[in-house]
Amino acid sequence: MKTELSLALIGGGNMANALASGLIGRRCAAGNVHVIDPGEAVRARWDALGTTTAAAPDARLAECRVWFFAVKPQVMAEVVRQCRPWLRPDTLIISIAAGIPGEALARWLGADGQPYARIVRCMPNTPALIACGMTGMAALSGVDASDRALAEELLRAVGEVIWVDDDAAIDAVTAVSGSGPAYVFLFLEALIAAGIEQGLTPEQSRQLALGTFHGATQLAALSPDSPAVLRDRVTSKGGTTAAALAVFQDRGLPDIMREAVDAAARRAGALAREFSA
Ligand SMILES: NC(=O)C1=CN([C@@H]2O[C@H](COP(=O)(O)OP(=O)(O)OC[C@H]3O[C@@H](n4cnc5c(N)ncnc54)[C@H](OP(=O)(O)O)[C@@H]3O)[C@@H](O)[C@H]2O)C=CC1
Ligand SMILES: O=C(O)[C@@H]1CCC=N1
Repeated sequence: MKTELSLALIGGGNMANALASGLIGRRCAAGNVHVIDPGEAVRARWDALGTTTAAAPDARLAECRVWFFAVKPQVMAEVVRQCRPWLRPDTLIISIAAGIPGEALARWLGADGQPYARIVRCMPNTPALIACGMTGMAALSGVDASDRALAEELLRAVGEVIWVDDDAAIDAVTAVSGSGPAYVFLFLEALIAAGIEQGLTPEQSRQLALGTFHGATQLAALSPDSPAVLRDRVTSKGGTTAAALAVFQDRGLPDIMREAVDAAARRAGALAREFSA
């Protein structure tokens, strides 16, 4: 087990917690993880895991090879600037803040008009908490092959990873897979409620809906056929599925999905304009 990597988690909330659950004890010893978070109760939870903690950026950052920024977009500029004094030439920056472009981070961390480009911007999602995350990643120009491999290895500890060529594509990743678990949960809530209306108990409906999602997504992942072909195989002519799908089509489900994903991507752009000047 390679545990010598030193990692700073800047922001110790949900997503930092998800990442740490995959890394501590496997890739980093808890004592090599430094967590910066203003919340006393949050820090107490990390202290109990054996990490070091601080309420604000401090000199321990200089000992950390990787800085993982996991604060809200609204506070990123301020927090990045507070951390900057401890940046070393080989520090690898990984940011998961929605909307904040890599270029803005490079500017905030730069010196003498020279941007700092050893930055990977990525977008994980909450299933990372159970090591079933899906992360999209984009690297700035200062990221060499070994940094790229390191960033990928860290995010792979909590699930699957894909790379996109362009930092701007992370907004689309955010709209599909970053926010995506919430779409799935909404669909699940609605399916469970509909099952209860049909006379199932809440537990029966929950089990049926969850099992169906699990089975259908596994089938879609493992099958060589497209989701459209798989859908067709469920749909007997004149049968029950056709009756349900006609309602989804009439109510414009594909348009609803397109508009929802577009709204999320536009919100990412707006966050960039609001918080990365
Ligand atoms: N939740 C999700 O599904 C996903 C979120 N993201 C991104 O991850 C980032 C973090 O989200 P999430 O983990 O959900 O948020 P959380 O609110 O759970 O975690 C953020 C943590 O940062 C702390 N914090 C606030 N100010 C500072 C500061 N100055 N220095 C250090 N820490 C600070 C917060 O404390 P306090 O609460 O006291 O303010 C909080 O504990 C966001 O940028 C979000 O866009 C990315 C992918 C998925
Ligand atoms: O809602 C948000 O802004 C964050 C980013 C992706 C998921 N949660």
